[in-house]
Amino acid sequence: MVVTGSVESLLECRQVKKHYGALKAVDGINLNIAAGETIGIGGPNGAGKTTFFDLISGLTAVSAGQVLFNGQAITGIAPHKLFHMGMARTFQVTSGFGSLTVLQNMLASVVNGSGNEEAGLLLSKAHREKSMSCLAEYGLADIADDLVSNIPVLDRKKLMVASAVVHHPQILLLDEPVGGLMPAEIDEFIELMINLRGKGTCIVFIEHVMRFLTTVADRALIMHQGKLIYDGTPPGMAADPLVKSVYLGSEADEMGGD
Ligand SMILES: Nc1ncnc2c1ncn2[C@@H]1O[C@H](COP(=O)(O)OP(=O)(O)OP(=O)(O)O)[C@@H](O)[C@H]1O
Repeated sequence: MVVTGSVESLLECRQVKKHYGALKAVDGINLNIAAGETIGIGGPNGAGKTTFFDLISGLTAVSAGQVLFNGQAITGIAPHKLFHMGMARTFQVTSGFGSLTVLQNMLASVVNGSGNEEAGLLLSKAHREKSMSCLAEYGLADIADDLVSNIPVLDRKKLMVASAVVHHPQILLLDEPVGGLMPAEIDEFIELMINLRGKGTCIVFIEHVMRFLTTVADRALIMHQGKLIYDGTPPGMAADPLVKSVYLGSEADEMGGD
């Protein structure tokens, strides 16, 4: 059966579910995301946020439901193919090849993300130039020759984003981009995200740091027990009684809720 989605939606989820035995990790999510939106996803630990990202990005097979990207059903398509189709993703655990340099990491993304599926890394001058220009944009050019295992966490996180966006994805999924960062580093990341948002990239991120979520996102989604319990403005979360009771607690008062 050919499934087609709404042309207005960049990403559409229809009754998406992931069940592990009796555990309903993701339990029937319906969602439409338009091009250019910036969406922050919150919710208590174990709510199903990362599993939901895994279903969208092809890392885990759905138990039921459909995910459509640009109107095309993408359930069952491998993550690297989705990357070539314009969907990029980063992970909660800061990743990267620790034994390679910052430049070599970026080159891997530039070459492998280009859609060329032949084995091996054939590097050209253009690949290096593209890599260095992207590193410069993220303030990483000066450490291009450092081993990734030796650079600070903030720079590793920036490199993860820079590698993900080097091919200008239509949608970027970020799993806890500022987890573990200091307040000043979070500020730096906020600026980086606002800059990316300004270029029209659709950004969907999972984040527990509410200051980051409310500053960067123009739409907030809250998950609880595999379901979406809130879909609205970021400031509106603080006034939502269910969101307050299962997730925000006293933080809702600090955010200006009742
Ligand atoms: N492969 C798996 N097998 C069995 N259960 C799993 C698996 N992956 C996730 N779960 C369970 O699914 C539920 C949702 O987990 P998930 O990691 O998606 O939550 P989360 O909202 O991202 O949490 P956190 O904020 O702590 O990262 C949890 O109860 C988790 O233990």
